[in-house]
Amino acid sequence: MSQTKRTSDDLENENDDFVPYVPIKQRREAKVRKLQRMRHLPEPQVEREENEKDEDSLVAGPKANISLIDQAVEVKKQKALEDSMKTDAEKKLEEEKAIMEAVAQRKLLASDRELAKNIIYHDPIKTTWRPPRHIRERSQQEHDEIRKKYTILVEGENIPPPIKHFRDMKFPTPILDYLKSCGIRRPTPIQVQGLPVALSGRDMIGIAFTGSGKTLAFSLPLVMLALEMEMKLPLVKGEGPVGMIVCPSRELARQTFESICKMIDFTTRGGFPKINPLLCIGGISMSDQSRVFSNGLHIVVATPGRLQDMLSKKKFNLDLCKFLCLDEADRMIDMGFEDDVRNIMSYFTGQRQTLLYSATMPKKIQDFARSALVKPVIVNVGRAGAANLDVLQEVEYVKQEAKIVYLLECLQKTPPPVLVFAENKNDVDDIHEYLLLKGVEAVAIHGGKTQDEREFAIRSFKEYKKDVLVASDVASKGLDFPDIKHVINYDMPKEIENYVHRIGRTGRSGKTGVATTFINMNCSEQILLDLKHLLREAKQRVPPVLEAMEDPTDKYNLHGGCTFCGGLGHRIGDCPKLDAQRRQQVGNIGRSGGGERGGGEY
Ligand SMILES: Nc1ncnc2c1ncn2[C@@H]1O[C@H](COP(=O)(O)OP(=O)(O)OP(=O)(O)O)[C@@H](O)[C@H]1O
Repeated sequence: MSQTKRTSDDLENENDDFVPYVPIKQRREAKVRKLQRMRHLPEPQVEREENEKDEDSLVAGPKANISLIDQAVEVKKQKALEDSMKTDAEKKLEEEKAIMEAVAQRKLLASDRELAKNIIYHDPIKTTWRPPRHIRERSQQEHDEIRKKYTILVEGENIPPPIKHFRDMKFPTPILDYLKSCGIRRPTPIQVQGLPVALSGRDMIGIAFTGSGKTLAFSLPLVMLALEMEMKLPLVKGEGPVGMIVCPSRELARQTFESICKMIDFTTRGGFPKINPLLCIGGISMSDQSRVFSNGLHIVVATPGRLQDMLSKKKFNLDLCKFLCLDEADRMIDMGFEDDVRNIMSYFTGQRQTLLYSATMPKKIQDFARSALVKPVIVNVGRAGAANLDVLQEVEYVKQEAKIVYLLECLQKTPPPVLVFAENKNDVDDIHEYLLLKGVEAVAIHGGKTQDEREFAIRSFKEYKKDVLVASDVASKGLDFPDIKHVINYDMPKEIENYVHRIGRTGRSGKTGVATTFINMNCSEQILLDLKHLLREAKQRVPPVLEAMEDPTDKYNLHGGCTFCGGLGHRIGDCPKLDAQRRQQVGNIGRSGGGERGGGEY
């Protein structure tokens, strides 16, 4: 019993002294809390618990008790609500942005060598040319007023001033004589701004309507550069060129080459050193072309295929080359010469001045091409892709079977020379044959003809020995037939840009011309809508058949047309050109890649 009592006392005593066991972690925390209290700091325990609570709630999420399917339905509802608050135009713009992003080129128009070595040029090339003092002293506002007067739009940093007279551009007398001999007295708007930009060594994108004198705007600065380099230190055999012009077709290259040769004749006769140019195009023998190499070579005018060939065979190199102009740059890229151009750029060993010129230049190409340029200046005269206002555009509804007979009647509208365009080679041949049968002095040109036939047709037409030239689009881009009175579109081209280039063969250098276009049920609705808008823009008569067409773009009330091709009658989502390009890409899948290109020199 006593044993029991003692034991309970003991237990009582033990209970008095009882200190419950607190694990070391909690004891440490209690001590920290006490210290915090003494220092009046917030208690960490509480904070931690709250954090734990936060983390718990994060893991589970506020909608942890809602199924994923319900959540998805909720998100969709929310989006539908947001969409319903947007206007149709906003929705369309968003859609178009997405399409544009999808088609945006990932690749850059820069040489592989520069990309591989990560060579980036930050400053434009320096030249010795400066505008005369009285022009340098003009205020920015005065420059802007001149631009406004000539409807010149510019973009870029430190843009050289526009200059209204050739004499202020510091050209030597033989060049001024050359200009006079061509009846050229005052610069056209693209020359007013484009020449100072190019002479200053700046990279540029030049956009101006057909027949506005773009060729002179890039070939004069190149001849000046060649003269300057030759005068500083004459080139010897194996050296050169100092500059190149690349064109999408042989005919265009030949035309540019011939006008440069004329300029050089004047400078050589005027006592300046001899400049050697080379025409580097397919269809003429390489050995003929090689004769120029016995001296230094100054200027090359080329088509991409033959140029690449000559570069790869080391016929000449680009070690001294400081100037590259891509004429009809957008056409070149459209036609599948993009890789060729990039490859050509790889042969440059130093910085070059790069100029891109065209009458049509969709935004996509501008953005893409900018990667090849250093602080470029963009010079734009009128809307890119707009028609030349000196052309009277007539559009007539002619049934398919009546076209060939009506063509004969149409030829009576103006005196010769007349240019007739048709989309495909067979039609060109048929029209040509029909006109010959009817006693019309006609020649024909298309991509299926031999080089000799093509050259004969162009020469005899240019020399007024033939009255009518029947052509596929071969002749529509860039070719300068001096005095075309009338362009007849036997059919409407599939892309509005081609229409602009075709009718641009008349109404050149300030003269007026007529364009007649046959349309009928065979034309796509899109192209007719593009045509309708183009006619409206150029303040031309819109025929009732086009006027009556319902216009889907009216619905959105958006301006500016297609961001891909520049057509005014449709949006990018309905772009026939983009559609054709996609179909071509799909068609190319699985084909051999070896040396194949989308276009070819046409
Ligand atoms: N300042 C000028 N004054 C008068 N005529 C000019 C002037 N500049 C060029 N020309 C003439 O205008 C014609 C058209 O010029 P050019 O071929 O350079 O046009 P373009 O803008 O290149 O046209 P396209 O887009 O069709 O290639 C040529 O015959 C050329 O000699």
